[in-house]
Amino acid sequence: MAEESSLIKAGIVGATGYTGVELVRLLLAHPQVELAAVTSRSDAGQRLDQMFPNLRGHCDLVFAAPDVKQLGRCDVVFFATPHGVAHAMAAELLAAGPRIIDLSADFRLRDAELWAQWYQQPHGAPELLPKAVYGLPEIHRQQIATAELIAVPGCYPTAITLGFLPLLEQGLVDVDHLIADAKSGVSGAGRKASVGSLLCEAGENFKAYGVAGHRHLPEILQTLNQLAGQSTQLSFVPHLLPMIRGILATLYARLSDHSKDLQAIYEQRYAAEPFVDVMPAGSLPETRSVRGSNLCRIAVHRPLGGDTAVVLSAIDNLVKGASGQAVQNLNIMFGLPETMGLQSISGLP
Ligand SMILES: NC(=O)C1=CN([C@@H]2O[C@H](COP(=O)(O)OP(=O)(O)OC[C@H]3O[C@@H](n4cnc5c(N)ncnc54)[C@H](OP(=O)(O)O)[C@@H]3O)[C@@H](O)[C@H]2O)C=CC1
Ligand SMILES: CC(=O)N[C@@H](CCC(=O)OP(=O)(O)O)C(=O)O
Repeated sequence: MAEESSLIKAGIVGATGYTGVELVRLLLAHPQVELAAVTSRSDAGQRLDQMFPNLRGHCDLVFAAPDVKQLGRCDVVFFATPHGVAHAMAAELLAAGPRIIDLSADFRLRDAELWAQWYQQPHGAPELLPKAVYGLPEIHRQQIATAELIAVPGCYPTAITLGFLPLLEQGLVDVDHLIADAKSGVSGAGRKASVGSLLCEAGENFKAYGVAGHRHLPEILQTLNQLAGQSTQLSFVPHLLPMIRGILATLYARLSDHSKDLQAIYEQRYAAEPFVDVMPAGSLPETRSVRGSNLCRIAVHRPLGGDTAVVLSAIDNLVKGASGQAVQNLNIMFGLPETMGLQSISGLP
């Protein structure tokens, strides 16, 4: 009789999107995972490697329409879908057995009313919120290990939260005037057709959006409040850059305690973190140095020794900002080395 495989069987709902196909790339290279099911409604029946030629020679899977019965045979199911989809399927799927890692915003906010306000539709599964763990390993590693349902943080929230974290944990800044000026590549908007993502709209152009209030704001504040142990105020302005991958967040905070060595504080806080690189004093993190890698590279500055801390935080939105962070969560949940399958180095130039 054939031996039952000890590999973790993984399924992906929404594997034709940018985060979905990035998950496929990462999971195919993961030594402890067998990719068992990939879904797409519009491309059901098509082979993955016909649609994504980078997968030729690595994968002979075929997209199927999402089916709880088939996905229920997996050990873990990733949702790489627009918000609302995991709400609709999660309860039935959890009852069938798999653990869930949701890349969408469905379970990120603890407050269902707040979610409904920002996402302009009722929360579809408030009864599951007590089970959901916000999957930022640098804060919630212990809870992730035993979680059934992970809400993978958004891309901007990952870059911004990791950047502010040491300052807030140590109570070093005025929490009423935090500023996050963040820039993202166009893949952040997903693969679906939209005018704003066309080359002629996004190329050779640079603009802010969501200034009146972006849906990542309540998510970021939820974690900043937790870190600070009090209510915080943040001005957050996202921008669209004419590049494909990457986020650079420039963060400003007014120091309330001027006596501390910020470089030493950042280095100590992240010394044991495999995916946060605190760069030497004076460094300028750049998106190309994290492209395709799961790293968040951070540099902390104090211009002219003044009373403002300026933190630069760079990630790849599709890796540490989504699919890589999802795999980091999987590793923690299944007791694997946290860096397994995630050690690729960005290519330069
Ligand atoms: N792009 C990024 O940088 C980041 C994205 N995210 C989040 O991750 C999620 C996926 O994003 P992204 O990959 O960019 O999205 P895309 O628009 O590129 O892909 C969405 C995928 O979901 C599938 N899908 C859409 N509607 C449904 C449905 N009702 N039921 C089942 N499957 C559906 C689509 O396939 P089909 O329609 O054929 O079924 C497609 O495979 C989103 O919630 C996004 O906000 C989070 C962090 C970063
Ligand atoms: C450039 C761009 O359009 N970025 C997207 C962020 C995508 C994302 O991460 O969405 P969720 O975290 O909510 O899932 C945006 O601003 O809406």
